Amino acid sequence: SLKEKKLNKLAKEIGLIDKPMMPILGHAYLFLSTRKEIMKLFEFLAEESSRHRGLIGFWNINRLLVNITDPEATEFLLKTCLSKDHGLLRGPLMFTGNGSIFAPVNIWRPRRKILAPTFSMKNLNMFVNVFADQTAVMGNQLAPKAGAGDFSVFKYVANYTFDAVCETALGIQIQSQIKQNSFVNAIDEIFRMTGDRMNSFTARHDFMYRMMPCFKQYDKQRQLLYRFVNEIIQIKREEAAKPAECAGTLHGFKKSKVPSFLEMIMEHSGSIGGYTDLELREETMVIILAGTDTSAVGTSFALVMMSRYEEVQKKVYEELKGVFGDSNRTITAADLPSLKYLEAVIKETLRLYPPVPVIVREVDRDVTLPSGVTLVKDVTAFINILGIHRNREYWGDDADDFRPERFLEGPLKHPNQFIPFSNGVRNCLGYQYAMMSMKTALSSVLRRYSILPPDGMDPEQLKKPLRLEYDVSIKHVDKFIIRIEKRNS
Ligand code: HEM
Repeated sequence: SLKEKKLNKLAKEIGLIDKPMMPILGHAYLFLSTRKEIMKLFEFLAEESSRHRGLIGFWNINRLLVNITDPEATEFLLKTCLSKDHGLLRGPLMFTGNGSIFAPVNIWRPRRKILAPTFSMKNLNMFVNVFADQTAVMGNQLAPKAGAGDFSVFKYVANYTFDAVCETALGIQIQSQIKQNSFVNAIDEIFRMTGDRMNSFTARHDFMYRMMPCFKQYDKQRQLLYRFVNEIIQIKREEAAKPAECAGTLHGFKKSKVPSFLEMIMEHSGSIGGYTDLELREETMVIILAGTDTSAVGTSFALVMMSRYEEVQKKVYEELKGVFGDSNRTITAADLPSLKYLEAVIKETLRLYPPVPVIVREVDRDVTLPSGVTLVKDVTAFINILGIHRNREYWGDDADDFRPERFLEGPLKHPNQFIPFSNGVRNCLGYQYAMMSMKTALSSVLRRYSILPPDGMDPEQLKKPLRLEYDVSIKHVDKFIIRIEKRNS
């Protein structure tokens, strides 16, 4: 057909990855692999495309995917193509429904208009109080680990981000840092099962997945979460109608002192003829889902990097001393802009280890890139953030080195060479929220503890790139293991 001819012509023009193709599957078999192998594949795609002027093709069954590591092409595509490839995103979609993150463009557009103003600087500054309180809890939870040898820091950080995101999204204190609850377990299970599903060929289609034995467990956890959020919404609706009768608790949880996204979205969408319960649930779940694991991964990688780069940690600590002196006062929103070096450390961590390593866009009409290459309708743009972040043409020969100072040396060559939060009109709405939360968490930990690498780690090993695996976001194969010690002051 004409469509096939156009796709084949494009594949020839940009070149295909140097891996054998299988009948029917094309290159799709490469993705049906372990989490480590999939990560290696992303890294392989990154290198291959950087050697082919930033574009390289591969076949996922009958779909041509174009892997992109060129910031120019990326900028253009993030401006012109807003639809996400639903074939690749069926797993997460089954959970988020029409929530803005993966919704079709016509549903996403009005929802984004309602959600965006809730991320105002005024609201974010208010949320820093939540971050500060919740990171204080994290600091206490870490205390038994001080001087007690190697441990994985991830769960501590993930429980912090979960508590903070839930408090700001739903207005309740879940306290996952202090006690187990079924809501947290359900989120963990859904994440794990969504990751498994993305690597499985047989689970590609919803109707197949629904017939698989694991679906029962998946659906049970999903319904548990939906019910939980629905109940919170009901109570909030009743409260909005009769504010005088508000109690200090909600559904057995302590209420937050700050207004939540849920209340704000309810208000912004108009109380009469506003969002339905389903829309409210979808949008609050998107915030919880998009905000928890991503910022936990970013924060944990930053801690691992500081454990291995003693001189970087020292500079961060000096900066903290400059701002806080010897006092142990709580951090406030006004302190955050002063923490410039810490910000550079977070950015350099997100450059080398972007929590979301790849995003996709559906090319829904023929579009000509600034380079002159025309991507034809029905191609999927596979925007390889990890590859863009290591592109030597933009970052120089030390692209693979961890060097936070590069973010303090004046503007970057191209605004799209650093896009951990994506860019353009469909970028991450939570990027400032995330930066503020990560800064608060890292300053809290660093003020109380010094961070060390695993016991007996070979100094040669310290500066080696971390081993990664793909699990919806990227993770550390060696489980974010560090040691901590209490600081003297
Ligand atoms: C280090 C932490 C984070 C990273 C790396 C990250 C990254 C991303 C990326 C790559 C996207 C997809 C954008 C695209 O396809 O172009 C996204 C979307 C989104 N993120 Fe984040 N994110 C982080 C934290 C957060 C937080 C804390 C929140 C909320 C509190 C949040 C809310 C959202 C929302 C609502 C979207 C969907 C936007 C839309 O489609 O209009 N994110 N994020």
